[in-house]
Amino acid sequence: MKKVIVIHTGGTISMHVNFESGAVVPGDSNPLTSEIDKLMEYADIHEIEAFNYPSPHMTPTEMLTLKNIIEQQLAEKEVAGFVITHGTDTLEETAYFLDLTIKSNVPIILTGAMRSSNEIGADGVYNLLSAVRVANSQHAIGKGVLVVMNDEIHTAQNVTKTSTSNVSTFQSPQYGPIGLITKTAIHFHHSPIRHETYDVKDIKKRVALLKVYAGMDVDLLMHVANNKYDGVVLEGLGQGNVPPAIVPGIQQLMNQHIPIVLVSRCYNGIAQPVYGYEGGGKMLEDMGVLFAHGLSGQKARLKLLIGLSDSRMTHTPSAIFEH
Ligand SMILES: NC(=O)C[C@H](N)C(=O)O
Repeated sequence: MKKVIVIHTGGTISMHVNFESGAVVPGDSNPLTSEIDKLMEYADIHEIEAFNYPSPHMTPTEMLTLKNIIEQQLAEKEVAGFVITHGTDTLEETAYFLDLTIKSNVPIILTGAMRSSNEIGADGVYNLLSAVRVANSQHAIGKGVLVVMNDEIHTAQNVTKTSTSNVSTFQSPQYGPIGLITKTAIHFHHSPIRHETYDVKDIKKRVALLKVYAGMDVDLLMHVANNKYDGVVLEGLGQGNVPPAIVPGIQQLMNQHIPIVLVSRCYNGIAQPVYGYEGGGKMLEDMGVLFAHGLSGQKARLKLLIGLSDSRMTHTPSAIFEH
């Protein structure tokens, strides 16, 4: 039977509800571990307890540790695929981090749960089973890092958490899932067309993400300029525009050679340099602001961080966002 390595990192999928306080909390032991026997008929499963963190506690440092664990396992033994159990709040960021940093074709699947292990309708074990089946599927090879929840398969690049509590929270706005899971089969109906990776050994850079809003002042951008950030992503308005009041801050960052990437706070469509008015995307492009081809704010931030952290140091900020 093919070997699938399940790496636990924490999240609601590994938590339980304390019925006295009503709070969902992590416990001393992972409730998933006692369920693994049920999944053994699908694959030869080996478990690694990497962390037991709620996912808001995850940082790029833990993401890098996960990348190193996966690469070490690949170097040591033959593995059909990996499943990472993860909290849903930052799951899409860990997925995209691994997608941008791991070169292997072996399936790497992230999954989680919206209801903890002892709640009615708990979705964790079911999602874990689905993820193991996808990790073991021939058709998942070479598709990059994937997210499996609620019978759907999404790419790391496009997936995002869309609901605070619904079990169908993970969606890929504008693109949709690339596959579906039924009782008997794994169906892929799309394939990602390119997979770029960077060579990252450590993460020392700092990249900020700021959401733009009507009436925004320049002081937040000045703070970024004065506090040694290595880059900024602005989640701009509409097609990619900002209020005129923050343009001097953008100019200040440009003068300090701090790259700025502009995405849209709309979750459909792609930010592009269209408008020529003060603060419009065309003016921003002429000032040197980069565009991220439809990535969300949090994904563009990770891409800039990872691109700037490439140990070969061959990527200029504009080369990182070429595609
Ligand atoms: N459903 C979840 O996993 C949410 C939880 N707060 C986490 O991300 O760890």
